[in-house]
Amino acid sequence: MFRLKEMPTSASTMFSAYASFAATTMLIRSMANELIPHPLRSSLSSLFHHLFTPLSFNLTLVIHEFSSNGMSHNQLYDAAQLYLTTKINASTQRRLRVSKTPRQKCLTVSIEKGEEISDRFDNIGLKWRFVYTEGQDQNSQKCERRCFELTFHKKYKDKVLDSYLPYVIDSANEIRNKQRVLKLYNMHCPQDGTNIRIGGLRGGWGSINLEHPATFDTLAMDPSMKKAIIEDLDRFVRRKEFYKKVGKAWKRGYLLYGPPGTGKSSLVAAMANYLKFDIYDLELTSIFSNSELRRVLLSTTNRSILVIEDIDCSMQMKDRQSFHQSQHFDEPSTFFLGVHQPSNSNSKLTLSGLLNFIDGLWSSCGDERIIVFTTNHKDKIDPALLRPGRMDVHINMSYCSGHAFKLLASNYLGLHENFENPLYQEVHGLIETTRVTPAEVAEELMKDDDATVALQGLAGFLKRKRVEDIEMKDEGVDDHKVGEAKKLRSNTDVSRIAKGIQEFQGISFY
Ligand SMILES: Nc1ncnc2c1ncn2[C@@H]1O[C@H](COP(=O)(O)OP(=O)(O)OP(=O)(O)O)[C@@H](O)[C@H]1O
Ligand SMILES: [Mg+2]
Repeated sequence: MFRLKEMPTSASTMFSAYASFAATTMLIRSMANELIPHPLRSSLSSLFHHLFTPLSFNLTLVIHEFSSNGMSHNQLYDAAQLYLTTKINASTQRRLRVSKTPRQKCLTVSIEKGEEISDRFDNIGLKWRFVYTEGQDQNSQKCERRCFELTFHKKYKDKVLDSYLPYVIDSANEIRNKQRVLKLYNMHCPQDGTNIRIGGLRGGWGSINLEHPATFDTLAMDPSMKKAIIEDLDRFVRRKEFYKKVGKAWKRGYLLYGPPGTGKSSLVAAMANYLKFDIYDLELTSIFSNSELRRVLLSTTNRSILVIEDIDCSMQMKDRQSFHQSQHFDEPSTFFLGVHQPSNSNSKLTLSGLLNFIDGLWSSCGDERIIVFTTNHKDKIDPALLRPGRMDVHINMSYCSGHAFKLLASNYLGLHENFENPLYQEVHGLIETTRVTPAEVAEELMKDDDATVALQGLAGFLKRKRVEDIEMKDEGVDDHKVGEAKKLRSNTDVSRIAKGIQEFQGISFY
């Protein structure tokens, strides 16, 4: 018989006692796992946690991935997920999740389950924890449940709810905007798995990623004109309240005109890249009825640029006969632009009518819309469109100036704008007096990697162009306009240009 005081307290006895205790615990745990259903188990575990945790001054907000009906995404969860990627601190995190989809340009780094992230807002210390559990859905299928737990001192509850969480949402929106892949929508994009088609099959938009590299930095144009356009865009996007106050649709119209290859389409892309707006390229010739036009316009999104290129060509449509004769026509007596036409009249599409139509639609359901018309022949378009109040800004994209040449030479050949070189100076002088487009100059500069060879090629091209110009003059082509353009181009005062002859490079506000 053992007597207690004689009981040996050797290491082996302690070890065997511990082993039997551990075995019993494991047995109880696995029996509990077998016998107690998962939801009940997690409720019991949180009850124990609650009973045995000392009273805390902290409050924890739980932000689930889905709203309580389990159907729609919780906007706050998505925002937190994005926001927290900016708060990851590699030195304090133990595990991070890294991923990349084929369409993403960069790696996405996010936190792993159980990881915590600390944040500070107005001197409030906050702790985020990513919680990830496995459970069962209504059909007893295994499912993952994810949520964020946000813990902070109870006394800051109102501040967190009223200021911090809205700040998280705003920050996430900003990040999303920066990462946004812009889209180019048009009516001819193929409809496949990678493209989105909205607005129905007929008259629907297909989209591809907008990967046009043009930016205001790469655009060769008068610097003061460029500055004026950027300032106009900035003013437009920050004037939400102004448009509301005056009761106008929050939209701005630009008319870009000039010869082919002067950068009209590049300017539209630069505007889209600058504002992070999608582009909708609308071809009027593919629209066959009033209702189709309405549907197509209604399926464009806010923060977008609607472009109608070569309006002088689209306007050949204005002479088209009533479309009700077409079998596609779905409104036999109601034609374009919301104007009811008797079925025997000619239905004429005018751009100012189209603008009215768009104004009407966007006043009720459009925000931050830009509409751009481009044309090579301003003189051929409906004078009603040129009247003040129709298009807000008229921009003349004209022939290449000396300044534009310097920018192109810097972009294409890496030459500094103060490059001291007789050939460079010669080309600069030739450009100032020759009618050549930025597209033509760019093409010549691309012909050789060697700057001297490329400049020599461009000089030769410009000399040939000048001869052509002189020949055209001899044939009676009026050179007065070219001379005026060159004179005005050397004038950097945009307002003077604006007030001057609008046919030459410049910008006018209406
Ligand atoms: N102002 C410019 N700055 C920089 N590059 C330009 C400029 N204008 C034209 N280019 C170059 O020429 C190419 C054609 O220009 P773009 O398509 O923008 O001209 P466009 O005025 O729209 O011509 P079109 O009237 O034929 O539509 C561009 O891809 C670009 O490389
Ligand atoms: Mg173009």
